[in-house]
Order: sequence, then C-alpha cells, then structure tokens
Amino acid sequence: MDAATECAEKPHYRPGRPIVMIGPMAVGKSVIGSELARALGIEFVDTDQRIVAKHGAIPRIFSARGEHHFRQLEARAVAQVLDAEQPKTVVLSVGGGAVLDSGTQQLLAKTTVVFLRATLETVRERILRTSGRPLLAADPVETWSRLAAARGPVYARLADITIDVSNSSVPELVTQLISMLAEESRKENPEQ
Ligand SMILES: Nc1ncnc2c1ncn2[C@@H]1O[C@H](COP(=O)(O)OP(=O)(O)O)[C@@H](O)[C@H]1O
Ligand SMILES: O=C(O)C1=C[C@@H](OP(=O)(O)O)[C@@H](O)[C@H](O)C1
Ligand SMILES: [Mg+2]
Repeated sequence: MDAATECAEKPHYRPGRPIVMIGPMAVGKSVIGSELARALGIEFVDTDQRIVAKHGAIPRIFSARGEHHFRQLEARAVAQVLDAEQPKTVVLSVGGGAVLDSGTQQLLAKTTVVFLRATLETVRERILRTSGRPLLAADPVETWSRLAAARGPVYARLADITIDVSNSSVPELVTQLISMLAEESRKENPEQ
C-alpha cells in the first residue's frame, strides 16, 4: 500500500484525551484496546493485567478476598491512570464490571469512552472455552447474558462512541474505530 492510500484509510488522528474501552466480558476490550494503542502509537493499559501483575490471578482474588476487594483494586487501578493531574494519552481497557463504580464513572467523564457491543453468538465460544473469569465459572452463557443486559444501560449512558464488534476482525475494528474517534474529535473541536 502506498503512503497516499494508507493516509486515506487511516485518518490522521491524535487523541486529546484518554480513550477507555468498556463493555461486557469477552467482547474484545483488551485485545482491541491493545491493537488500537499500537496503531495510534500510544500507551496501552489494561486494569485487569495490572491487578494480576500486582495481586495474582483474578479467580484467586475473588475466592480469597471476595468480589468487593477486587472492585476496590479495580477502582484504584483506574484512578491511577485517569486521576493523574495531566492524564496521559493512553488507551485504557477495563474489566466489564469496572464502570459500576461511581468514582470510575466520574473519571470517565473526562475521557473518550468506547462501548464495544457484541451478540451472545459472537462471545459464546469464547466464554465456554476460557477460564479466568470467576463470574462465569457456573453457567457462563446465562450469566453473561444476564450481566450484559443488566449493565447495558450503564455502558450506553457512559459511551461517547458505540461500536458493534460482532462481525469484524480486530484489524478491521481498529481501522473503523480510528475513523470514529477522528469524527468524534471533529465534533468536539469543529475548528480543527
Ligand atoms: N473481533 C474479534 N475477532 C476474533 N476474536 C476476537 C475478537 N475480539 C476479541 N477476540 C478474542 O476474544 C477473546 C476475548 O477478548 P478480550 O480482549 O480478552 O475481551 P475482553 O477484554 O472484552 O474480556 C480473546 O481470545 C480475543 O483474542
Ligand atoms: O465483568 C466483570 O465483572 C469482570 C470482567 C473481567 O474482565 P473482562 O471484561 O476483560 O473479561 C474481569 O475484570 C473480572 O473477571 C470481572
Ligand atoms: Mg479484558
């Protein structure tokens, strides 16, 4: 691909705020967030990865200390990234339940929030074959559906951008997201 074609497909876009990936479990927040950061040439942080690096596996945290303790670690991990005086230009992927914390919700107001939506069919194989999500240990399909439905209004309310990730590859979604982020930024700063 020559430089002109690449430029046409990937609009020049430099984020002015942190970009935060939210949505139900297994929709691709971690993998798409990481690839988006790479494409934009900016830092990537995943709160679950930070918690695991510092405190060990998530199922173990849930069983040893309880979900409430995990939520405290999660809220703290979000705040460490977003509460900085000058939040860095970063893509931040959070766990599916992180947005239920009111402090986190306030911090998200100063970011560009991307809500990743997917059908149950898209995530079905992923949640059946993977372990590591303690909330899905029993009856993963039913539990995923119930949590996605219950949290859906919160994701929708917080979102600046909503993207359906059901039928596209990760590279396709990254390209689509960069266009959507550039468009959102033009809406916020029409003079640019
Ligand atoms: N668009 C996609 N196409 C194919 N596989 C995907 C896609 N998005 C995510 N995945 C895969 O689904 C699984 C869950 O993705 P992950 O990023 O961990 O989700 P989340 O962080 O939202 O829980 C991973 O194995 C990932 O590679
Ligand atoms: O939805 C949730 O409550 C959770 C989602 C998980 O992250 P992913 O959404 O990245 O799977 C992880 O934080 C933990 O297992 C709890
Ligand atoms: Mg994740």
